[in-house]
This record gives sequence, C-alpha cells and structure tokens, in this order.
Amino acid sequence: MAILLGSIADDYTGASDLANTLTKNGLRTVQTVGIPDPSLALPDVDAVVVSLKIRSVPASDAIAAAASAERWLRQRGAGHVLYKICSTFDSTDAGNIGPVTEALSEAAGGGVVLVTPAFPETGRTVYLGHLFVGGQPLNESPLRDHPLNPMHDANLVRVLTRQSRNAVGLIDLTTIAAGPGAVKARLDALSTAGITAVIADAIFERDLETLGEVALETPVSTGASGLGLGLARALVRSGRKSSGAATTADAIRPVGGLSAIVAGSCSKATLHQLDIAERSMPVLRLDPERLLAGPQEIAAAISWAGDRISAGPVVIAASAAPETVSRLQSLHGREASGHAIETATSIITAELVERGVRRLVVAGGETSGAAVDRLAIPAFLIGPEIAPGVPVLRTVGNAQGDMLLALKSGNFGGEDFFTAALAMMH
Ligand SMILES: Nc1ncnc2c1ncn2[C@@H]1O[C@H](COP(=O)(O)OP(=O)(O)OP(=O)(O)O)[C@@H](O)[C@H]1O
Ligand SMILES: O=C(O)[C@@H](O)C(=O)CO
Repeated sequence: MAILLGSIADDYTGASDLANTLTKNGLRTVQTVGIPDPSLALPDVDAVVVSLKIRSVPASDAIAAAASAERWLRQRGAGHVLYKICSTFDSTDAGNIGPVTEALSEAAGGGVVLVTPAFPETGRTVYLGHLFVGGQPLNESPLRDHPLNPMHDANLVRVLTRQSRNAVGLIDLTTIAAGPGAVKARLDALSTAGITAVIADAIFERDLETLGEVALETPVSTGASGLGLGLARALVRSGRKSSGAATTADAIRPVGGLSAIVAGSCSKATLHQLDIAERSMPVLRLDPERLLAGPQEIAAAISWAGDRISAGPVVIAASAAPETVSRLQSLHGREASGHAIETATSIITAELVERGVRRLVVAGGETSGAAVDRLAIPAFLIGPEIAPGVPVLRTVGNAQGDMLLALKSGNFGGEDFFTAALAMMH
C-alpha cells in the first residue's frame, strides 16, 4: 500500500474529524490508533491518519511519538505529512504544537512549515494571525475555560512563538488571495529570514485550497481539517490521487448490540447536548469528587447502566460546568483530575462494551483517547458524517467484534447530536 497523504493527529477525535474531511474530499482514508501492528490488514487507501494522544503530554513524549509515526508514514510512501492539531489551537506555552512541528520539519530536512487551524465549516477562521471561534476571538470564546488547555491569547503568531525555538512568521490574507505563486514567494522570503513556521490566515475554503496546493510541495504542514481539505483537493486536482472513489457505505453495515454515550468533555456544546439528551434518554451525571475518591462511583455507574441499558441507550457523563471543574482542579490539580476522570470514564466504557454495547458515542478528545485505548481498537474505517467534523466510525480488527463509534470533539455537533449519532448506527 503506497499512500499519498499521511497525517499524525494529536488526539483521536481530531483524527476522525480529519479522516472525515479527507474522505468527503475524495481520498480513501483509514484512521489507525497509533502505529498499527504489522499483522493488521489495512484496506487500500489514499490517506492514513495515525491517531496519537499527544496534545497534553510532555513535549518530549509528543515529539518521540510523532517522529515514530512520521517514519512509519514515510516508509509507506507519504510525500507529505500533515500534523493535525485542534481547530482551536489547544495547547499550552510548553507545547506541543511548536515543538512537534519543529521536530517533524527537521526530520524531513528542514524548511518552512505552513501552520493554520482554520476550519471555516465549523466557524474557525484566522485573520492577521488571530483565531476566531464563530464570531469571537479565541480568548473570549468558551475555550478560555478549557479544563486542560485554557486559551487566553487569540494571536497565534505570539502563541506559537512562545512554544517554538525558532522565529514564527505570518502569511496574511492579502498574500493568500493573490494565489499560490504569491504565497510561495512569501514563504521563500520568510525562510531566507530564518523563519521555520508561519501562521497562515484563512477565512474561506478557497484560501485553504491555495494553502493546500502550496503545502503539498513541502514535506510537512500543521493544521486542522481545513488544511486537510486544501491538501485533499490539491491532490485530486493534480491528478495524483489514484482511481477509486471514497465511499462510506460499507462502514455502516449494522452491528446490532446495545448502545451508549459516554461524555468527559466539559465544552459548552457538550453540556448543552447533555441537557437535550436528558429529554429522551436516561442520563447519569457522575460525581467527580466521588470518582476521584475511589472505585465506588464507577461500580455505581455500571450498576445504574446495567439496570437500564437493555431498554435503550444510556448516557454517562463526567462533564461539568467551568466553576465545578475549577473547584475540583484547585483541590486535586488540573492534570491529576483530568487524568483520573479519563481513567474512570474509560473503565466505565470498557465495562459497557463487556456487557454488550456495540454502538458507542464518546464526547471529548482526551476522553475518547482513553476509551479507545482501553478497548484496544486498532483502526477505523470512515463512515458518513453525523455533523461537521464527526463521522460514524467502524472498527477494523477489533477483538470484541465489529463496533460503530462516534468520537465527538468537545465543541462539535448540534444540540441533538447524541440522538442524531445513534440514529445513524444500527
Ligand atoms: N467534572 C470534571 N471536572 C474536571 N475535569 C473533568 C470533569 N469532567 C471531565 N473532565 C476532564 O476534562 C477533560 C476534557 O477533555 P476532552 O478532551 O475529553 O474534552 P474536550 O476538550 O471538550 O474535547 P476536544 O479535545 O475534542 O475538544 C478530560 O481530561 C476529562 O477527564
Ligand atoms: O480540530 C478540531 O477542532 C477537532 O478535530 C479537535 O481536534 C478537537 O479535539
């Protein structure tokens, strides 16, 4: 299998978001969980998205994992590797967007890397280096209260500079509107000035098409699904994409079994989706203090689900409003609380699968990563889109048999996302 495009995603929901975009734009795509075991039979595809869980780990660990994935992708023919980050640039001053971008670029022989989290379909746009989420600058959006990576600065040139060893530049919208030639000339000038990463503006998909065309001529880029769209369309336009359409029908063949939703995302969107789900499904709100205190809360949740799940889908959520999250974090620390809750939700998820759940929705990137790791799912085929950025996924090579999943990024999906997702899984 020789692949045209490789990607390394810094979390699992982000990986499925990108895989969905690549599929919609004509690339046959598979999502692997880490570097797959050589014994895993992968389908013949144009693009592979390797999901890693490296958004909120120490930068040195993130670099090591990304470097191995990059080598694996290059060995399979990937001429270009996209480092898939969050469209809201989730990171801290310690990384990991800057350090991983620099490491991937160095491994590929250096040069300047285009960086943009723009994803217009979900309202993420970048203008003069500033990231907007819907109508709000990043630092005024709900991302200012993110449990793990609160975002307090919308100026991405500044944010990336704080994470990088080398200087960071900007390619503004005027240059991008002038077309690929103008962007290349500007990149060359910035590269001569010693800059190794540039934040690129993008408001419309046409801006991302221009950026995709330029990025494809370089070995590495860093961005969200918008840049994936640009790269996929550039590959198709250039005629480099092999024949064979990207179909999703095979991925949603019915799997039967029970269905459940597990949420660890504390985003405004997820909190509202949970309120709406409460009108049609039993919802258990976990007590975070009790979750951290010992295994009783987990056992109680499993028993609660066991009493109800044969009658229909159940929802189990650790999610809480920013004030509650802050209180817990001030008592136990940010990372320790996040990690302990992810562990708890992943144990609950595995127990639900043990009891027959085969259709599963998980809300939150870190939460999804912990759950998928505990289930030891090796890879996913990409099914149809439930909402922008969230496809139905079908497991490949799963020990428990075929399952359908949706891994929802915290901020994605309409208010009825949970019922909409389950309605597409049979
Ligand atoms: N009640 C709570 N108090 C503190 N932390 C919590 C609570 N509930 C969940 N968490 C933690 O908050 C973090 C949420 O991150 P996660 O990535 O799962 O969601 P998200 O950031 O909304 O999603 P995405 O990264 O896809 O945008 C996890 O580490 C989770 O364990
Ligand atoms: O890009 C996004 O916003 C999502 O795919 C994501 O990575 C959130 O975790």
